[in-house]
Amino acid sequence: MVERLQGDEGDEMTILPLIETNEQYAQNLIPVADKLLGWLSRGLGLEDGEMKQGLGGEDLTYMLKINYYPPCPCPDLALGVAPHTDMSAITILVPNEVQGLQVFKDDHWYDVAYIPNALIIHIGDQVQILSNGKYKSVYHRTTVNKDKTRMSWPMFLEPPLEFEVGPIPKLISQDNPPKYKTKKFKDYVYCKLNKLSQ
Ligand SMILES: O=C(O)CCC(=O)C(=O)O
Ligand SMILES: [Fe+2]
Repeated sequence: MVERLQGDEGDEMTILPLIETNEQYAQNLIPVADKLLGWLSRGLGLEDGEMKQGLGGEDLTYMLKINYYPPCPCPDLALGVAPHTDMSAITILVPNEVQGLQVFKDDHWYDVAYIPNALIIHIGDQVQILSNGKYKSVYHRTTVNKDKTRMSWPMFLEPPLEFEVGPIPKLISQDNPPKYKTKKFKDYVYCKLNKLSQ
């Protein structure tokens, strides 16, 4: 459904309801995700489509979350999101211009620079599993700002809940045994949320 409203200047504005906007955004991300997963496959010596296939192929799900971080009077005492890795395969994130995302590397937290119109891509746990640990899911967190509201729109690309994810068999050998169990994505989520061993 498309709604038309009169703007302040008398011009006609088109308002797309959130669901429709999300759907269009997800549709536009499909070729982006295909490219990213293709490059990740190639990086492991696989055919372009193999990583996507290991995540459910065309059934890969796109889940949008909207993060809202209001100004915080004591930003040194609070975090927006606690340190974590994403459970997704990959996450495609758009932030607003307020600094907040940090990634952990070599014992330090580094600010992720805001670049207008750039997408931020996180490797998530499912790509780490598929690649048998060759790709590492990124450990990250967010800080909050004293005066400004920060927002971010991460799209989590995830296998269907019933789909089994494990190291891609071609990558496994006697010298490179599986480092992760093959399990349904829903079981992975359950174990991670409940802090059970994987
Ligand atoms: O707000 C951000 O930049 C990242 C949020 C995040 O890590 C998450 O929602 O998983
Ligand atoms: Fe995250």
